Parts: sequence; structure tokens; C-alpha cells
Amino acid sequence: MAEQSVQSRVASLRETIRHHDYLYYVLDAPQISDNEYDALFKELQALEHRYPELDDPASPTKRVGQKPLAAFAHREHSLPMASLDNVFSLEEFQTYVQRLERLLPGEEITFWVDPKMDGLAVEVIFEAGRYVAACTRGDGRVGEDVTAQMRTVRTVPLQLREEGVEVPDYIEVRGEVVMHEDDFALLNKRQTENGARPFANPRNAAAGSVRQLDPEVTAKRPLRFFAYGVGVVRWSGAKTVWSRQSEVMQGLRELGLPVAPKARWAESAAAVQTYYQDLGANRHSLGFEIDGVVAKVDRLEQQHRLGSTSRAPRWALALKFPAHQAETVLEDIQVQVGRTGVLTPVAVLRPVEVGGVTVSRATLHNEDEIRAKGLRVGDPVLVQRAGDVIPEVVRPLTDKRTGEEKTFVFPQTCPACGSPVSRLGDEVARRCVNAACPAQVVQQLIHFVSKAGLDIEGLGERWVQIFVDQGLVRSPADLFRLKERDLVPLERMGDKSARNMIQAIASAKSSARLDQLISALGIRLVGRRTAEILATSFEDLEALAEADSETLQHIPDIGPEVAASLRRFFTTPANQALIRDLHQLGVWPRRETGNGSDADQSAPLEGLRFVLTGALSDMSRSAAKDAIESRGGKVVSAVSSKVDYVVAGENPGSKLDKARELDIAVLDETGLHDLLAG
Ligand SMILES: NC(=O)c1ccc[n+]([C@@H]2O[C@H](COP(=O)([O-])OP(=O)(O)OC[C@H]3O[C@@H](n4cnc5c(N)ncnc54)[C@H](O)[C@@H]3O)[C@@H](O)[C@H]2O)c1
Ligand SMILES: [Zn+2]
Repeated sequence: MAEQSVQSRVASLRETIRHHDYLYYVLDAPQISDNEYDALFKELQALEHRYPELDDPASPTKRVGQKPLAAFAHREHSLPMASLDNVFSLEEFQTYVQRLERLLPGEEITFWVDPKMDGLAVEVIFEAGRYVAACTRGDGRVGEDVTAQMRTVRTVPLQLREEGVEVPDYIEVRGEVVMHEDDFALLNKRQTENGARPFANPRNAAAGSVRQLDPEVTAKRPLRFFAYGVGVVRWSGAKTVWSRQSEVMQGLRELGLPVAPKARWAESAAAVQTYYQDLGANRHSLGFEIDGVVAKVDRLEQQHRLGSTSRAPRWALALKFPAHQAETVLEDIQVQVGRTGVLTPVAVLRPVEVGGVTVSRATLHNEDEIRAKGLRVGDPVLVQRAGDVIPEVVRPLTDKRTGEEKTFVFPQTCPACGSPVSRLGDEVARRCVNAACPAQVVQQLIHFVSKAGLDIEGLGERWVQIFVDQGLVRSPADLFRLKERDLVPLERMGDKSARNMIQAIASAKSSARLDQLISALGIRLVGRRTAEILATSFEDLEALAEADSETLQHIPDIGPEVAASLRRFFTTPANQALIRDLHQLGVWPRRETGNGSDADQSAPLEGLRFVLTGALSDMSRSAAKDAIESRGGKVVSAVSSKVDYVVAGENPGSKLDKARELDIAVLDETGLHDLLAG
């Protein structure tokens, strides 16, 4: 690859992976399978390895998970909660073992092996034997405080066992929250009946159930917790000493904690392989999803010497299972229209069982993918489910073709409204550009009312479809024009539900925040996090709509692609009409201004901590310090996690590295001027 194209491939992989991380970790709603994700991730890792000059501490390969959601209280981990490095074959595991042997020359290495549970990582804390707190992994350093939520999970003891064991004064227990496959099926059935969106897979259901602001919702969900390790542990008696992973796990069991089932000690790398093969053959016997096994160096002292990278420990490795595969026939390719008008081809398959689940549909993503895979309608195909339940078509089995298969011709008109479709710029997807397209309207509305949008209670996919079918609603603005009398005649609605629904809409209207409204619009590449950033930069939707591309790109984290997408959205007449309607209807949140008092005006930097490093060209350090302090900010000398901004001039030195490591916002001189100018 030419230098330039490597660079742009790396940038685009990072952007794509960040997008999917957000969908997966923050919204608990992935759009691609773990296999596809892992392939992107490996490609990026390989490129970064080959072109070290493109390395970047902010790359998704260097980090764990995602920042905790703002809606939760945050909690810092005493010891970081890491991710795990993955391999997909026994050969790669051999290479890993050889590396261990090089790092620990001549030493005996034994392992602890347990199933790699596919759920949400949570740390549960006990003081003097009593349950006191729980926290998600978050970005590894800071997680979401889910103390109230985890208290409702029945397998988490509120009091540790004391008979015959020494109870630690303080212990951080790490484990995975999972949902059994049966419980998952029941929950999804209930979700669908209630008009709510079903979860993509048990992992997302488990994660979405813990990460509920209302612990009563968590309490209703069938969750289980299994411990796999510890963070900080303190004893006063000091009779107990854990020097091996196997002793830790035995100790946890004695304290009454549920530990990962089928976990055991493995005397050698060969024993790990046998364990991997055995468990792989019986992976469904556990009742919940596992996507591999984890091998950990057993001796803790060796673990310490091996240490960790910024993302994962060197003393542990996940060996993932290969995806479940099966052969079937691609009976048809249907084309669905999404929220932004994108036409998505869907494979209609002759139903087939893949890893215990009947699969009859699979996404094909876009036209290019069908062409790249060389798929024809009627083809015998190989399908797979990876570490999750989103099925995919791997390839046609060309040697089994009969000659009856037909080349698929992508429709030139929208299957829902008949408008011509087109490709925008260099996009792979074809879109229906008719803003009034009924299929798009339905998808847009579903997004608008969902958790990623205004989160309107009781209003889900089912009702949206009905409202559109009945001609009651054609745009999000129409929702706010609905009257009780419009709803009462609808089948299965009734007076009470109609009243509740109108109330829920009214309450969403008055309580919506600007970031929620921006996110609700479903602008391409603008998810919740970007919406939050935009909402702090603009007074209201109108100000955002008027901002030109240059202004937008001045905002931290807003790149040219996002800016272009915003411009495209706000220059489309139908969207302009929607914004006007929302304004008129009073669906018009404004930027939140902290305490909203006049003090804000004179002290706009109140509560913010700065570190100055390197030489500034047109002001001295002390002038910069005065300027910051006169606006209420504080200038400190050391970079720590409590610092909000690091201002870097010429030759900044190690403070800048530290800032990057801690993910602190870095300003250059212009950035500082902008901030001071307010
Ligand atoms: N489909 C998508 O869009 C998407 C997006 C992001 C991530 N992902 C998936 O998530 C993976 C990366 O996520 P990750 O960083 O959470 O890492 P991971 O799932 O590969 O492994 C780390 C986690 O494994 C868990 N775990 C389960 N059993 C364990 C055990 N016995 N011992 C120790 N830990 C155990 C812990 O929670 C730990 O945090 C990717 O490989 C991909 O499969 C998918
Ligand atoms: Zn259409």
C-alpha cells in the first residue's frame, strides 16, 4: 500500500472501530458481528505494528472499552480493569506460550483455565464481609457505579461466608454478569410483546440490564454473576496468603462467591489445549454463551513480572472458539430501507440450525459485499454465527451450484417508495434520497423515540409502525401534534394507554436535553457522544444548523466527515422544515449552562484545572496563568487525572505524553485563545 493510503486506511479503521465500540459498549446495540469486528481490529493492529510511525496512544487498539456514561456516577478502579488479548487458533496459542517461555526462561509455567464468559465485566466490593459497592469496567480506569443495580443480582452475596474462612477486610471481586440463553429468549419475547426493541444477543441483554439507571428494571432481569479474579485485597489477620490464581479462585469459592463453572488448574500448555477442545465441544452445556477459554499464568508472582500493556495483561490470553458454521441455501435477497435511506440487502436463507439456533436471515451489508463474495440467488452457502448471534453468510459453495443460480441485480428504485436510488460520494451504500419515503420515516421515528433519542416511554417499534400506517404521523414533529382522541380508536390502545402515551410524549418534550434531540435526529455519524459534544458548543438546534463546516471542525473531536454529514443534514429542505416545526411546537431545549447564573459569565472556566507545558509564542506562561485564573480556572503543575486541559506550546516534553496517556484534552495555543475568548 502507498504511504498515503496506509495512513487513510488506518484513520478509517480507527473511525469505524470507534463507531462500533460506541454501539457495543455504550448503547449495548452492536451492528456487526464480533467476527467482523475482530477482523477490523486485527487489521488495524497489523498496520500499526508494520508502520510504527502511525502509532497513536489514542488508537482503539490501545484502550479498553469506552468511557463510562455521564448519567451514572463514576467510580475509579483501584487497579485498572483490563481487556484480554485474543487468539483464534492453537498455533497462535503456541506462539504465545513460546513468548512466555522467553520471558520466564527455565521456569515452570502452569495455568489456570476458565471459560471466557460473554457478558459484562463488573467489580464487586466487600468490606468486612459486607457488600458495599459495584462498578462496571468502563474504560478500564473509571467505570459506572452500579452498586444499587448489582445488589439486585441474586447470585451476588450481600454477606460473605464466614465459617472456617478468614474474611478479608476489603476485597474487590471481579467477574462477569451473564444471562442464560433460556432467560434471554424469554426476555426478548417479552420485549417484543411490549413493543420494545429486542436485544441483539445475551451479552447485550446482560450489559443493558445492569446499565439501567433504575435498579428496579435490573431487578426484573434474570442476571447471574460469576467471579473470575480479584483486584485489591486486604487482610488484617494475614493468615491467608494467595500466591496462585488457583488459590484465589478456591478462596473466592470458600467466601461464598459463585465462580466461573468448569474452571480448573492446567499443568501445562498441552493441558490448556485439551481443555480448550473439550469445552469447545461442550460449549452449550453451560446454558450461557461463552466465546472461548481464558488461560492465565497460575503463579501470581510470575503474573507480576509479566505485567500488562495499556490494554491487556501479558499473563493471560483468550483462546476464542471458531465460529459455528452450517450449509444452507440462499433463497432470496431482499432489500430493506433504513433510517438514513440506506438500502440494505438481507439474505433470506433456507432455515438451518447453526450452533443451536435456527437461522433464516442474515445481513449482507451492501451491494459491494454481495459482489465481493460472488453470491447468486439460489446459491448453496456457508453461514456462520460467531461469538454472538448475528448470523452472516461466509461464501457461496460454488462447487455445489446447479447452474440455476441467478445473478442479483441491485434495485435502481426504492422498494418502499419507488424513488430512484443513488450512491453518495464514495459511499458503498445506495440510498433512497426521498426524505418522505415511508420506510425511512418509520425507521427515523423508531430511532427518534428510542434510548438513543428522546427515549419516550411506552412508545416503541410497534406503535410507531401503526401510527405511520394509520397516517397519524409522518415526521417526528407529528408526534407532538398527536391528541388522545387520535389514539383511542386504535386497536389494543384504550383510553388509559392513550392518555399515558400522550403524557409520555409531553414529558419527553419538556424534559428533552439538547444532546438528546441532536442524537434523536439520527444524523449519520452523529451518535450520542458526538451529540453531547455538539450540545455544549451550540446554544440550540438553530445555531448548530447554521454552523459552517469550518466552525464545526474547530470543535474537539469533530472531523471533516462528521462536519460534512452535519452540513448535508441541515441543508436538506425536509430537515430544515422539521427543525422549524420542532421549534414552533416548543420541542426546543437549549444548551445547559451548569448553574445558569451570572457567575458563569465572569468565571467561565470555574472548576477547570489546567497544566501549561512548553513555550507559548505570543504570551508568557505567567500571562497565560493570569488569563486562566481571572476566568475562574486553576493552573496546577502536575498532570493527573484531575486535570481537564493540558496546554502544549513549543517543545512540550513529558507532560504532553502523560496527558495523552490519561486521555486528557490537549490544547494548542490557538485552542487556548479560543477557550479564553469563550
Ligand atoms: N460487534 C461489535 O461491534 C463489537 C464492538 C466492540 C467489541 N466487540 C467484541 O468485544 C471484544 C473486545 O471486548 P473486550 O475488551 O471486552 O474484551 P474481550 O471480551 O475480548 O475480553 C476481556 C473481557 O473478558 C471478560 N471475561 C470473561 N470471562 C473471563 C475470564 N474467565 N477471565 C477473565 N476475563 C473474562 C472480562 O469481562 C474481560 O473484561 C472484541 O473482540 C469483540 O469480540 C464487538
Ligand atoms: Zn424510498
